[in-house]
Amino acid sequence: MIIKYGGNAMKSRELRRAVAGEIAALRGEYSVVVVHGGGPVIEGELAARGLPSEFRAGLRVTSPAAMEVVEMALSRLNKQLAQEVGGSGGWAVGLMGRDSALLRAEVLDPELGRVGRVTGVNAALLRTLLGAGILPVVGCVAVGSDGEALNVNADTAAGAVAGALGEGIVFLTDVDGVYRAYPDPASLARQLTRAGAEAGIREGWIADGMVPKVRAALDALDAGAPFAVIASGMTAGVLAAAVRGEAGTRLTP
Ligand SMILES: Nc1ncnc2c1ncn2[C@@H]1O[C@H](COP(=O)(O)OP(=O)(O)O)[C@@H](O)[C@H]1O
Ligand SMILES: CC(=O)N[C@@H](CCC(=O)OP(=O)(O)O)C(=O)O
Repeated sequence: MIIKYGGNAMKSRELRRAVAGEIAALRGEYSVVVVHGGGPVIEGELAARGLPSEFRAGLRVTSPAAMEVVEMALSRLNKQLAQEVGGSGGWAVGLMGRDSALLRAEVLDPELGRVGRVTGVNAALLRTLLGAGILPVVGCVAVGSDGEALNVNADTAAGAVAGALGEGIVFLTDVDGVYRAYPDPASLARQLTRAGAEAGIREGWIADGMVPKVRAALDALDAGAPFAVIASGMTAGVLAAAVRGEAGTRLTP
């Protein structure tokens, strides 16, 4: 299964340790691939250099200068996460899109700068690593046709990896799932159909960062992923519960 691990669910070292422990616990039962973002880390590094952060429809407008910072920040985080998830045995390897053309992309919209739309995933590389008992940790910077880096929303990257491998996916975030009346946790949708999700986006009760997450989940299902769940990375035991259908919002076709 694919676990998408985002910035909001990795804000503290304690939270990261807890999630790493849960991922490690699943390894006996599942082949696991982690795909990560790191929005807050990118934000901090851009601000430290006086570079602006602007989002359009949930995507960061990425100038060439910002792209350098994004790649640097996510590459460092990638190594840290691989070390944490691999534990003392070290059975995880951190990879970015440039490694063996793991994530290929093309420019999504010139107005957004170096933002990528995924065009290919090196699924064979991931299968080889999994076959050797190694857990791949994938950062969401892709390689463009010009050989240069492109910034891909981490939800989109994770959905593409799930689709390419035909595996289920859990998106870990900082809310329990999709709320019908955000931020009221009592309004959590246990299941959401494509029609329901599209209505939510149209009507505006699914907004901001939840939009690319829901779209990535639906795209993964379209590409053959057996399940897609959005759940909280802040709840103990969430991964096992999400797979059993006992936590989060499950997207259905
Ligand atoms: N209907 C909704 N239900 C839950 N969260 C929502 C909803 N609409 C918008 N959101 C926002 O989406 C956020 C999760 O997306 P995002 O911040 O991109 O997470 P991550 O960094 O984990 O990828 C929530 O914290 C919340 O602010
Ligand atoms: C194009 C685009 O928006 N890329 C994202 C990549 C990181 C990401 O998605 O991180 P989270 O999962 O923590 O949100 C960004 O620059 O913030």
